[in-house]
Amino acid sequence: MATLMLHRDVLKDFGRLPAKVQKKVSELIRKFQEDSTQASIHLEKLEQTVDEKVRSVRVGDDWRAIVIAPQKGDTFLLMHVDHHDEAYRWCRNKRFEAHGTLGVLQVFDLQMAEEAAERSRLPEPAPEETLQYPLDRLSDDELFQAGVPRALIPAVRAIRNDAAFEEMIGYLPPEAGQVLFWVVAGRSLEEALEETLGAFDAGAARPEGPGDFSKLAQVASADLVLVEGEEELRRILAEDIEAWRVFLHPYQRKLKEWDIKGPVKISGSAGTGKTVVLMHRAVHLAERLTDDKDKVLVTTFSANLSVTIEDLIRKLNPVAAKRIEVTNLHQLARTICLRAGWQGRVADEQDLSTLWDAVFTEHDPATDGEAAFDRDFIRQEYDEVIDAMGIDSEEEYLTAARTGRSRLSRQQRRRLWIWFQAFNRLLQKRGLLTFEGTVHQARLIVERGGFPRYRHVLVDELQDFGLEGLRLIAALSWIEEDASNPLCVFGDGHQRINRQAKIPLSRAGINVVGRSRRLKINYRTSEQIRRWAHSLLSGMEIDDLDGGHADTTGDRSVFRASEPVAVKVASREEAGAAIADWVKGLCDTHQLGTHEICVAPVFGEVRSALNSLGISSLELQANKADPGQVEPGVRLGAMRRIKGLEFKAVAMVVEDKPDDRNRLERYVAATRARQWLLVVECG
Ligand SMILES: Nc1ncnc2c1ncn2[C@@H]1O[C@H](COP(=O)(O)OP(=O)(O)OP(=O)(O)O)[C@@H](O)[C@H]1O
Repeated sequence: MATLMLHRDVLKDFGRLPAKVQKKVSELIRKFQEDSTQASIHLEKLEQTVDEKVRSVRVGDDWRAIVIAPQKGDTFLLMHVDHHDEAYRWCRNKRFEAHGTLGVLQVFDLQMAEEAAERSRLPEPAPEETLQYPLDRLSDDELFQAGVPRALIPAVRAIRNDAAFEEMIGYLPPEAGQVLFWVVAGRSLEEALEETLGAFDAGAARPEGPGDFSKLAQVASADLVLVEGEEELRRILAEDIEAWRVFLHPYQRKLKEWDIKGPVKISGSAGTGKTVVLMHRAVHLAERLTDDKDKVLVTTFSANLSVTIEDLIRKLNPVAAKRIEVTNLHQLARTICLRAGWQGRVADEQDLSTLWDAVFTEHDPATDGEAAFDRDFIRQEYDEVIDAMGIDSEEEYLTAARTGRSRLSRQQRRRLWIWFQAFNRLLQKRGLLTFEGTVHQARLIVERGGFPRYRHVLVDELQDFGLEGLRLIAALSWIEEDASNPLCVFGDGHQRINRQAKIPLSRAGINVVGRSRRLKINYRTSEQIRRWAHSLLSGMEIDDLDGGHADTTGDRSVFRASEPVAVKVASREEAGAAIADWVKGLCDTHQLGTHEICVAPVFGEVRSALNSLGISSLELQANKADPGQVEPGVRLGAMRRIKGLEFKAVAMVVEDKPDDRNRLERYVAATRARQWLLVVECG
């Protein structure tokens, strides 16, 4: 029986087709599932295409579906649906081939690639020594293994410098571009393949020739999906389904299915699909649970993100979702404490200030001898050392490693302990716990066996977890027992905006040595915005969440857009006016919905300026998901609040010279933008 695989663009654009055409396309898919040889399908061979496998099917008076017929096997590919002329133009010069070693489908335009090579040819041959380019190290066979279709090898051979490589990369199949990027960066072919595709091996799924598509369904494909049965087809076509739910990059799929003993760490800059992999992996693991009592835990730092993840996992697989508990760290800790009988509550800022005032009234630091401590210093020491590290006793404090804090003698620590002890007593008396205190108590409860562990634990936003948070997730997972897939943590040191201390996983007993991977393909942000955002952090030491440095070699975005725009203004009023004009331009020219635009941080001046142009705005709320399309209005939010969200366009107002924390916040805000970024420097 013939099968038909669908290209992601067909699914993506399906909703935009006229209803009649949608119906015909659905019928076509159904007919294929019944029998591809049915006379009613009418696969017309096109004469003027460079690839003789291209066929066209009538799906309306002026509408055609482009189908690629196999030369071997009976898997057909539905690649494109368009008006007659556009559809023919789309396929005329393209070739469609299954790659011999990677097993993936590649689509490329030989003529355009050759023209690109021609355009970037050097006007005059350079001296012999400068003619060397890193790609020259690869033989033709190695270029092919790197993913370059044989027909494109001469065009790749013509690359002599980085500019020509950048020019060519847009014409190469994406996996070839990704692998070659690493070779150009100085890596061996094996390393490049490992880093980009995860030592991808199509194994038994290798096609018997470029026209054999029968194995495509067995390899991880970022572009094709085999729809099994009409029900699934209806489900996929009925919803405006997001691409990530169906299509994973081969490397993402590898990480989703990575079966390994011991904890693992997956890092990646903003927008590289960490949360997507986390959700797929959680579902994958939940689907394989054998014991009815077992559960999967997904936890994040911010409450908003956990709400979003819970919702998306339910959409991804409603059955598996029942076995997955999604919560944020704070909520998780509270639940554990409450179930263990705790009846107090978490102290808010007001409580904390009142208690400290009481402690300082009792024992005024200003009267505490010559080297009096500052009140702010005492509070900070408590927050960043005692509370953050879960220190319960003076002995522990005297020997604690206070990373990043100024030196204190043993004697000084003894004196400080008096205030800390008094503060802890007051907290206890009032039945209060600090946020970190809840996490600490929860950890102790789990370690004492007072709360059951989870078969699999997955953690997002790991960079924001403190030592006690890390210890809690370690205690909740089976990392000691040599279990399979006990703990998988995801994070990004570039986005550490909630705490400054960089705490290596190893300090909480989580050993990920040899089990760390990094995602590099950015799906959210254009290459221009990605680069601009990274330039904000230049010179800063960004960690890899386990005591090393984050390495961003090979990071790339899957698409390009316009450069970010920077403007300087003298006041907030002017900033508001500039932003309102920009928003109006985007809505008028690019038909953006106002909910697709975000401005950070929140300024009354921006709101008024938008208002005066008749544009509504909506302030984003903590612990509440963005309502999306149903509630129009330009989103307004603090830079830290928009973490975890994404918009087509973002405007940022920057005022003062930033410290390191501001720079990280700005990085987070800028990387929420997909296509348009406006930076308004004010003052
Ligand atoms: N395979 C894929 N195909 C299409 N889109 C994808 C794919 N993987 C991820 N994306 C999209 O890329 C964007 C970023 O993904 P995600 O939020 O998972 O990244 P992240 O690394 O967790 O980002 P951040 O750390 O900035 O929050 C999302 O819009 C997601 O839908």
